[in-house]
Amino acid sequence: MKLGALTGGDEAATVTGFAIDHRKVAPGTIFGAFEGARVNGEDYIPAAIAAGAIAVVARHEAVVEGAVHIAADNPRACFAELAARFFAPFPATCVAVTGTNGKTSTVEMTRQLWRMQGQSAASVGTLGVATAGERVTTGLTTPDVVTFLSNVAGLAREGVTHLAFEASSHGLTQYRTEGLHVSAAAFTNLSRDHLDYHGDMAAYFTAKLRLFSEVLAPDGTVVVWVDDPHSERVVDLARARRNRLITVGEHGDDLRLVSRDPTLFGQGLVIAADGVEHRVTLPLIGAYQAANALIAAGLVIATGGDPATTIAGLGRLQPVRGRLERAVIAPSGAPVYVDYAHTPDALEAAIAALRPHVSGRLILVFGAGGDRDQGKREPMGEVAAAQADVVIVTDDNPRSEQPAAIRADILKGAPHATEQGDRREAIRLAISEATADDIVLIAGKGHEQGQIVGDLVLPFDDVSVAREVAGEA
Ligand SMILES: CC(=O)N[C@H]1[C@@H](OP(=O)(O)OP(=O)(O)OC[C@H]2O[C@@H](n3ccc(=O)[nH]c3=O)[C@H](O)[C@@H]2O)O[C@H](CO)[C@@H](O)[C@@H]1O[C@H](C)C(=O)N[C@@H](C)C(=O)N[C@H](CCC(=O)O)C(=O)O
Ligand SMILES: Nc1ncnc2c1ncn2[C@@H]1O[C@H](COP(=O)(O)OP(=O)(O)OP(=O)(O)O)[C@@H](O)[C@H]1O
Ligand SMILES: N[C@H](CCC[C@H](N)C(=O)O)C(=O)O
Ligand SMILES: [Mg+2]
Repeated sequence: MKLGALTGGDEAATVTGFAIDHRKVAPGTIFGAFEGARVNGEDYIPAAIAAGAIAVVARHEAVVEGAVHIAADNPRACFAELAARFFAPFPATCVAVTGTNGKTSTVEMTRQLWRMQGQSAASVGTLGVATAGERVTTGLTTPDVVTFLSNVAGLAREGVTHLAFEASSHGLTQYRTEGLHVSAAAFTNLSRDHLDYHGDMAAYFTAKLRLFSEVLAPDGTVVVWVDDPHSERVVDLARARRNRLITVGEHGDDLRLVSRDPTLFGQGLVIAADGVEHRVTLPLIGAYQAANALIAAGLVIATGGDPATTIAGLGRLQPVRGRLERAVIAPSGAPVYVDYAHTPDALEAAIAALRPHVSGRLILVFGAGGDRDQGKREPMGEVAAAQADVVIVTDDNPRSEQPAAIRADILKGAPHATEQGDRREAIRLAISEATADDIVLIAGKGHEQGQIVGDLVLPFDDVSVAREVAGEA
């Protein structure tokens, strides 16, 4: 592609790629120079040009010598649009999910439901870039814009026609997922998380609302879990933009959750759609997974799925890695679950999911990540203390923070909890404490395969450790 084709000018230079990190620039690259949280990408413009960048997307005020300056008021948005034109085509049907919790579960379920209906489907999110056959992690929930667009274009070349991706608030703020035609966008819920980055809940919510106000196609459909207190603003926005609206939940108009009855390994759902009550057994436990399943069904219906077929498909959903995943049954007979809950609301949802299944004590092992929202730690401790029977506070991913300091923050909310910084020992303690009537819940890391301590990523997988420890008991 010639540079002129992207800028509308007559530059004959051939564009070979896009980069937002100067260290990834090669001859022919278009470099995006963005003001970031840590450094200003504009400081690397000379280095990018020295490495062969033929154009730089940057603010009007930036100094660009020796390459075409594509000046823009919003360099991140401009860069994404140009990159999208370079990487196109993309899958014909793309949908996005945002919300504090439920994004991964919902995109995975959407992918599975599409696959049941014969579609070639993929998902992009915390669990990586996933198709039916393979999964490649990117390290982020919403990868950087070049990784995202190039991967999505690659999926289209492989024949993928349906994509569901997680639009994290960081990703939306940093314009990582622009340039696609998004046919439907879903809102799961909003509660406390990432305030270290957004500052306050209003800014956090505003970041998420951008999915519905700017990223979703004007003729797109909005799918909303209306039982969340914040959903009203999303509904109002959809109405103002005259988007098609699919509301789901106990107060949903289009997919109304009439009843939910926990069974041993799942739950019986009655869902009213188009005046018909559909019965289906969801093979996943927890109200939160019923919520995500309805949102996923809403997205599939929004993109042409038959309602009855889609609802019936919920009965064949496979568990989502690290989301109430049953890791092992301890020798004592106590089941051990691993969940990704790392916010107060998620912890509450995970405990509530297991409560109907435990006749004895719910034994909880959890921590909180370093270099993330510190204000959520004490509330997480409070939820644990109030809703679990035995609480063991341990390390999650301390990153650059002192592990003991993170635990101390949590313990302010759970003063009677047991403190064991070594995550393996904490899991061992929980499993050795559990008897046949108890349930062990290990929360916060879910599917993660490593524990980030400083700059190191130590191999650690909650499910594997639980199995090893149970085997040693
Ligand atoms: C806080 C945050 O979101 N940071 C992300 C962001 O960095 P930034 O824009 O602030 O960039 P910066 O590090 O200040 O650098 C500014 C610019 O200079 C460029 N640069 C920088 C250094 C250099 O030598 N050369 C160079 O060109 C950078 O590429 C960047 O474009 O853009 C980078 C490139 O896309 C991301 O790698 C980085 O993710 C960091 C590693 C991260 O940990 N992000 C987490 C918090 C995150 O994004 N999490 C969300 C939410 C997960 C959830 O929902 O729970 C996710 O989507 O994963
Ligand atoms: N609909 C929901 N309502 C409340 N809590 C939920 C919901 N869905 C998931 N959770 C909780 O949040 C945890 C994370 O779920 P999931 O990974 O699907 O969310 P996510 O939005 O992708 O998270 P992240 O932002 O970290 O990527 C789950 O393990 C569960 O504890
Ligand atoms: N992927 C998300 C959640 C990480 C969850 C928890 N394990 C932590 O480290 O905080 C993030 O990077 O914010
Ligand atoms: Mg996720």
